[in-house]
Amino acid sequence: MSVTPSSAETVEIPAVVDGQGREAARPGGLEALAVSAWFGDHKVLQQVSLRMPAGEVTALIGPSGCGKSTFLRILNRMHELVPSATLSGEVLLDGEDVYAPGRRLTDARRRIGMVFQKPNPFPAMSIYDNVTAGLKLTGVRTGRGERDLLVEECLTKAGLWKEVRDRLRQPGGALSGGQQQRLCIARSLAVRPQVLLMDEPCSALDPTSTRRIEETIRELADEVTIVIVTHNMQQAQRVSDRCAFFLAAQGTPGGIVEHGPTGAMFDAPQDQRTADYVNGRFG
Ligand SMILES: Nc1ncnc2c1ncn2[C@@H]1O[C@H](COP(=O)(O)OP(=O)(O)OP(=O)(O)O)[C@@H](O)[C@H]1O
Repeated sequence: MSVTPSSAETVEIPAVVDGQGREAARPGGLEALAVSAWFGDHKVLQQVSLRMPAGEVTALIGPSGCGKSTFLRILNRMHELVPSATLSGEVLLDGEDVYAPGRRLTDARRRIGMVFQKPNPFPAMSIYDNVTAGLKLTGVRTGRGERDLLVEECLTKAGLWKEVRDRLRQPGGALSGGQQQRLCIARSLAVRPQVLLMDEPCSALDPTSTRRIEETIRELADEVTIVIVTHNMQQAQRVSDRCAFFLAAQGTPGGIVEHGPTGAMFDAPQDQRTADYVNGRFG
């Protein structure tokens, strides 16, 4: 289903004002309520509830296979791309269920963008066209001047503009891995998402590129709600405001053991399993 230009162009989200004219909660808050997930009859998530506040970075941490990526993909309706995949529960974006009947799939995916583990720009497409690729897919029509401004804005926000402004017509595939990942971030930003999901975005990158992406994440957090899966505990501490620790005991579906402000999760975890995990005693 395509988004009509008229609906997709209303991408600027005005400040929410309550009945007394005061500015209300920031838009972009995401909340999962009692989310369970299955692949066929294999249940992989059990009743996961988590608030991911607007304007903050939430890190999902936990050992391999406990359902972090599945949970992330449920947040923007990518889970349903797997034929055998099912789920129950609710995902609320600004209080509205993204799975509600009548809600368009493309609307959820535009408002909740995703950056993957391996940078996936269109390799033969120019840097410029990579950034604007999402606009075409969502049916947004813009003029050339508007597109030029958008490309500069998104590449600047992704921390890539200065490195590529003189070679916007070169292919995206010619960039380094770290630059390609920042190009993918710029591409995600072009459709003005309220939330950006990042699934181990630095795991394929060298330490310098990783730090550059981490800076970008912190800079973006002011305007986009970010949810990031990471196996790197130092990274979780550097970039996130809040953490959720996922765990799946042998043969059981994954769930959240503990969540809260990142400082507290690392310095004073409530659950011994969290303490053991964040201190590298397992996982
Ligand atoms: N497409 C799929 N089909 C069937 N089972 C799947 C699929 N994707 C994931 N799973 C299963 O769901 C469970 C959770 O996997 P998931 O990738 O969400 O965990 P994770 O915590 O993100 O792991 P990792 O940290 O290794 O990426 C695992 O048992 C996995 O084998």
